[in-house]
This record gives sequence, structure tokens and C-alpha cells, in this order.
Amino acid sequence: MAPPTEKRTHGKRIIRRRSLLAGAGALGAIGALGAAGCSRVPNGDTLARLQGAGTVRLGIAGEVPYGYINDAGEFTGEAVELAKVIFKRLGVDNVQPVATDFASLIPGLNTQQFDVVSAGMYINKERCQQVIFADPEYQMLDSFIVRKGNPMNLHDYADVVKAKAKFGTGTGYAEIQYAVDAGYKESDIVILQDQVAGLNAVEAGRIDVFAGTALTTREVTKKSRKAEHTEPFAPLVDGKKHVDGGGFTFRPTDTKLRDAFNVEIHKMKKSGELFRILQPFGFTKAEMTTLTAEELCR
Ligand SMILES: CC1=N[C@H](C(=O)O)[C@@H](O)CN1
Repeated sequence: MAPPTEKRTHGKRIIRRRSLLAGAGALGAIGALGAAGCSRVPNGDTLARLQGAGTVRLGIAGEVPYGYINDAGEFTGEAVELAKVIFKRLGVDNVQPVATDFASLIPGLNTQQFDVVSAGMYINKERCQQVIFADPEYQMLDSFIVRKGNPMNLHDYADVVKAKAKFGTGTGYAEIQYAVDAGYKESDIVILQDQVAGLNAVEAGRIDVFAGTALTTREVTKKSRKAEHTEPFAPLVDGKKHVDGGGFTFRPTDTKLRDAFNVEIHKMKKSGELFRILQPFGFTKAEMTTLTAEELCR
């Protein structure tokens, strides 16, 4: 496996994994002993191990506003700020970011390279076969990055198919399936590293449209002179308009940790604290949700 690169920003240690799939066996074995170096805790009791270590490693995908490093070099985002609060209440004082691309979040989690995915990941049936989720902290629609003025008049996936637009989205994104469901040929989709690569590709005319969450496309186009975001819309799943919910992702064996996390998130929903944490990242009251992981996994 390629060695992780490490950079220091403002005294914080950020690890960037190059290849999360390679070397999974060796890392999995280390993880089984307790990735934080504590082997006295019974196998599978990740919460106890994290409490002993005092640090939880969060998988993030460098996506504003979910989990990213800001201009001041600080590790932040809605999911990251939420993780800081919840894990402290669970007896784990420190969070340690591990940055990777979106498609490597689930493989990286399942090979012990971080303890939880803190990237606002949408909860869906396919992912629920590989990982478990906390109940979502928000609900969300999709939108597109298009050239200024939206010259091809693209407002949803059906428009993209009809217009034969050159379509791109991020690696591992749920939006790949939404485009395929609408009739876009999967092998024609341009898969890009992330939303910044998507913006660059639209601005340069390499693609006509890049799909992402409504907040992702809004944030990344803020300073663009050549591209804009479209109005949020609900993709069709099984022919019906679908609202996504994004939540924290855990290894399938970590039900105890996930359940403890859920207790805290439900308290925060009830008290309004959840919204107070998410609001500075652009979330509105309409994006607060009563959806559950169980229903989104079906
Ligand atoms: C927060 C997020 N959600 C979508 C997904 O879960 O696939 C993708 O748009 C990537 N980013």
C-alpha cells in the first residue's frame, strides 16, 4: 500500500490516504487488535476502545459543507462539528481527520483506516448492505453545476438524458445511479475526483453538467464566474421523487457505537441543538429531518 501522506496545518495532524483498498488485509488485522493500540478491550467494542484511546478517526471526503479543511486550515464541516460534540459526550475527547475520496469511504471504514465516516453520506439500500448508519442528521435534494445561464436548460436527470448532455459526477456518488435510473448510459458518465474537479470540468467545457448535493453545488459555485448551480430537485427512485438523508456511517459490527451515537443525535434533534450546529453550514429548517436510517435502507 502506498504510504499515507501527512500534512500539518495549524498544529493539527491530517492524514491523507492514497490507496485505501490496497493492503486492506494487513490493516484489517491491525484494526482487529485495536487500531488505537489498545488490545485489552474485547474485539468489536469500538466505543470502549475509542474511550480508552481518547481519539476517534473520522473519514472525510473534502466536501464543503460536510467535512473539509477550511481556509484557516481547520478541520470542520457539519458532520465534523457534530462528531466533535457527540463523541465528547460519549467520552472521546479528540477527533482525528482522515481525508480520502468519496468512493474510498466505505472500503476505508471496513478496513479499519478510520472509525466512522463523517461525510454526510446518503443512506441507501446498496450502502446498507456494507455498513450501518446512524439516523440522518439532515435531508437533501440534488442539484447541478452548469455553465452560467444554463445554456442546455438542465433541471433534472431526465433533462440530461433528453439533451444528450455530457454528464459528470463524483467518484462513488449516489448521483451516478440517479443518472443511470433516468436512462443515462453508465459507461458514458464522466467520474471525477470531487466537486472541485466537477466545477473545473464544467468551466472548461469538458462536461455540460456535474451532479451533487444541493449544498455541495451551491457552495462550490459561489466564487465561479463561469458556472452556476441549478435549483434543487428530487431525483426519481423507483419512479417516485426521492428525498435523501445523510448520516454517520459505522462498521456493521459497531452496533453499540452506532446506537450510543443515535441516542445523542436524537436528544440534539429534540432540543434544537442539531440545527444550531448545522445552520452555519448553510442548512435550513427544511433540511432537518425525521427520516430514519431504517426506512432509507429499504
Ligand atoms: C454528502 C454527499 N452525498 C452524496 C452521496 O452520499 O453519494 C454525494 O453527493 C457525495 N456527497
